[in-house]
Amino acid sequence: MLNVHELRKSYDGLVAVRALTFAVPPGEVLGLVGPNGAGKTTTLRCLAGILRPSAGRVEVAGIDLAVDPVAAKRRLAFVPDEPHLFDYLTVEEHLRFVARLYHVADAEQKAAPLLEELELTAKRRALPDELSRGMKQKLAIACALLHDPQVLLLDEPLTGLDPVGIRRMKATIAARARAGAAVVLSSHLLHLVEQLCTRLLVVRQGRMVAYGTIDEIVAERPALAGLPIEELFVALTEGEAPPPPPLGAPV
Ligand SMILES: Nc1ncnc2c1ncn2[C@@H]1O[C@H](COP(=O)(O)OP(=O)(O)OP(=O)(O)O)[C@@H](O)[C@H]1O
Repeated sequence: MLNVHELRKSYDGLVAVRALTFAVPPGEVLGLVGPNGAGKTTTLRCLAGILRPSAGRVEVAGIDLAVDPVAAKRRLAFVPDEPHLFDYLTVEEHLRFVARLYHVADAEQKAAPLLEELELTAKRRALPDELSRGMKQKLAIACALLHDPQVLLLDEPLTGLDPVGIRRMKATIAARARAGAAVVLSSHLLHLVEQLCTRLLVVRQGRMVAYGTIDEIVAERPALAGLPIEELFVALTEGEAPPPPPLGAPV
């Protein structure tokens, strides 16, 4: 569903993402984890077509994002860590607007259960200013789900939600994956990542340092067996920095 080949992104001199290759089939929830500055948001923004990669290829449902960006973007949704909403549109107007952008035929029928699922029904006539941080996050997710994206990209989707909100959001994300979406989410909330994600992609300084199920990652590194997820993360992302590439080598 989502295929990423040798993705690389640099900002002026700084290489933020180096040669990431991975695939997310339908039904999978891939957890993108790594320390601050590891390149998670940069990766998600490249996958969403917001940033142009310096090199590499991103395919969404078989469509090359660089070749046919509109068709590829129709099949994906990206929710950034800070929800971007329209100040003068109410909750339900947001959904109507998104429905028109994405040509969602049965928008009215879809909007009501979506608002119910995300506990926004009582706020359907509210403007963003009248919503709490968590409610804004939920509205951004509702807008993202309205067109049934095949690829769902979520940057820190659980941050700012209360415990009930976290439980519901986890259920919403898992249900979308069960319905066939390929999901990529970044989060620092490792125990939630462990519960929700079917596989992990651990990045550090823009490089992949581990990729697979937790069992697969540990099977390749027997010394890490039995460690809690936080310890596993520290072991994978700390210690000696990876050696710099030789001079003149592509990074
Ligand atoms: N627009 C930009 N211009 C220049 N450098 C940038 C830009 N955005 C990110 N970077 C740099 O790219 C690197 C990766 O940043 P990125 O935001 O992708 O990391 P992250 O893993 O999402 O971090 P965090 O966990 O703190 O959100 C960092 O060194 C950052 O300073």
